[in-house]
Amino acid sequence: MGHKTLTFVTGNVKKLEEVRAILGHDFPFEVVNHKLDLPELQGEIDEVSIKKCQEAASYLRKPVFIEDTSLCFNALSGLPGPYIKWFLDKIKPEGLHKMLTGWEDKSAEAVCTFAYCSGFGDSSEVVLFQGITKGTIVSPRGSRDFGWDCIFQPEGYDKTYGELPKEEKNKISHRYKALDKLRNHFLKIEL
Ligand SMILES: O=P(O)(O)OP(=O)(O)OP(=O)(O)OC[C@H]1O[C@@H](n2cnc3c(O)ncnc32)[C@H](O)[C@@H]1O
Ligand SMILES: [Mg+2]
Repeated sequence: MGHKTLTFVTGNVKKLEEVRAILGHDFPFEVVNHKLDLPELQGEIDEVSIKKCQEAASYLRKPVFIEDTSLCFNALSGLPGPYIKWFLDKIKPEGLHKMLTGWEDKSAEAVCTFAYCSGFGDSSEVVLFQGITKGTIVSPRGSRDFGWDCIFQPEGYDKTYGELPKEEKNKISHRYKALDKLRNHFLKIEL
């Protein structure tokens, strides 16, 4: 027990921190990080995650998992979606909030998709584990240490992800919900 490892390919330290905190010590696999900035193709959420995983597995020539996060504005039919990273880099949280000026509907979905590839050939099958948390895009409030946390207020809360204590975010987040599915999958394999 505890010696089996799973390789998580991500260049984002905050993601890695949350993945480790959410899976916790009871998870019977050790999560080992491999830092790589992977090319991300355009497309729908599932497609982007599958390709990203296949890229990582064939580059490292071993089974790996990756994660891709989207922030989807309902008024904009799901955009920026998987392109949120580039929007955030260029226009910052303030700009993202301003994008919805002129739209009454400020609702959004945070979507986290983990993808696991057990082989590394071109045709290797990829399994997906997805979690969605609904919320509202608000003017920035709270911590700015992780992406768009300061503008996303989850449904049923009066605080943004950036204002909630980490442990609270990790109980309701898109990442928590996706990891719950991933955990069940690997616990079954373990039996
Ligand atoms: O190497 P990878 O794993 O791809 O890491 P990344 O930072 O490039 O991440 P994505 O491609 O998934 O892009 C998602 C963007 O959303 C941000 N993000 C991801 N999860 C978040 C969360 O839970 N809260 C706030 N921002 C988040 C992240 O910093 C990126 O700017
Ligand atoms: Mg990325």
